[in-house]
Amino acid sequence: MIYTVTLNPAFDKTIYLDELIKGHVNRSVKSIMDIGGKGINVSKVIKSLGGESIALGFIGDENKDKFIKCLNSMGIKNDLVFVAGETRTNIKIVETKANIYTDINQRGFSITPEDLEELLSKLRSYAREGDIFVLSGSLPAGVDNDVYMNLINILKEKGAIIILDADGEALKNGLAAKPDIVKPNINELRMIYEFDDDFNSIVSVGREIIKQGVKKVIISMGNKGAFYIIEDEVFYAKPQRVEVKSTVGAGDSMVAAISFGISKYMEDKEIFKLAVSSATAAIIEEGTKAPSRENVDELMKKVSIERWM
Ligand SMILES: Nc1ncnc2c1ncn2[C@@H]1O[C@H](COP(=O)(O)OP(=O)(O)OP(=O)(O)O)[C@@H](O)[C@H]1O
Ligand SMILES: O=P(O)(O)OC[C@@]1(O)O[C@H](CO)[C@@H](O)[C@@H]1O
Repeated sequence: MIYTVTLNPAFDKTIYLDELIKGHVNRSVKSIMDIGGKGINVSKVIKSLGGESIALGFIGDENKDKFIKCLNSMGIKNDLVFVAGETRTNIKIVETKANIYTDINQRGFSITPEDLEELLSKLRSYAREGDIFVLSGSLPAGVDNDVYMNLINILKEKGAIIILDADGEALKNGLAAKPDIVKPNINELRMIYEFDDDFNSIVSVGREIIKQGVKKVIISMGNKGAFYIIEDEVFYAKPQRVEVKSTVGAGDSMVAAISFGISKYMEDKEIFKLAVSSATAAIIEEGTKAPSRENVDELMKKVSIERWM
């Protein structure tokens, strides 16, 4: 089974306007509301791809009904820990004239030690050898930034496969526990490592992470494509040209495809193709919508993957 763990879920409000003028009243052209947060998005995309997952993590007591109703209507199994307060609403601004995408993410609710213990005991009881756990997103208040390290240690003891998608100290500490797979974007990588802008320097950082004991590293680079780095092979995917409607959740779609591909015992190159096609299919959807399987399959026919080394 694939489990996604979202410690800080969100409602995503995507606001489309021609241009954002700071310090003025701006009128939106339209706005869209989706349920999100990185792990929740991963569950949404796994469902679109034809897979199953169980969404774990926290959810704010005050507005949980709407959130869980959406998950249920999408057919996504969930077992979230209810915590005091509201699940945050993150604002995504799309300026359509210049194709500028701006995120304003809130901090979110606060977690008590009891909340965390409740989540840990769920993880302990679910995890079985060979299960895939996706740990992703920012940390809510009240959670130490070594939380992913602790979760990885618990899950590894159970023999689970762990995919980590985090940033800052949470990623740095998480890496120390050697998850099986990590998917940093270029900015997340820069928070931890110093490197030049050229592709070889980026690949060197990925290889350094592999040397530290991580099995697969996917570095996503937005409109510059992505690298898939494993022990003795590196693949590069060119970005696919599409009409971009929202880039939010592109990385989550990659993570979803990777976990789905592993659960179906797909070959690495095929997994990477699916990951890039899923990400591209996500950016042609408005808001934080999961890509359709039909679009993913169409893009799979055209995706260009080359061996980098
Ligand atoms: N503008 C774009 N044009 C073409 N492909 C894109 C574009 N933006 C993203 N992609 C595809 O999506 C992949 C993931 O994008 P990105 O690196 O922005 O992920 P991310 O920052 O983790 O996203 P998020 O945190 O919103 O989920 C890229 O590697 C690329 O394949
Ligand atoms: O604040 P975090 O947890 O880093 O990111 C949260 C978030 O930006 O990630 C998803 C896209 O990847 C969105 O659905 C959500 O709003």
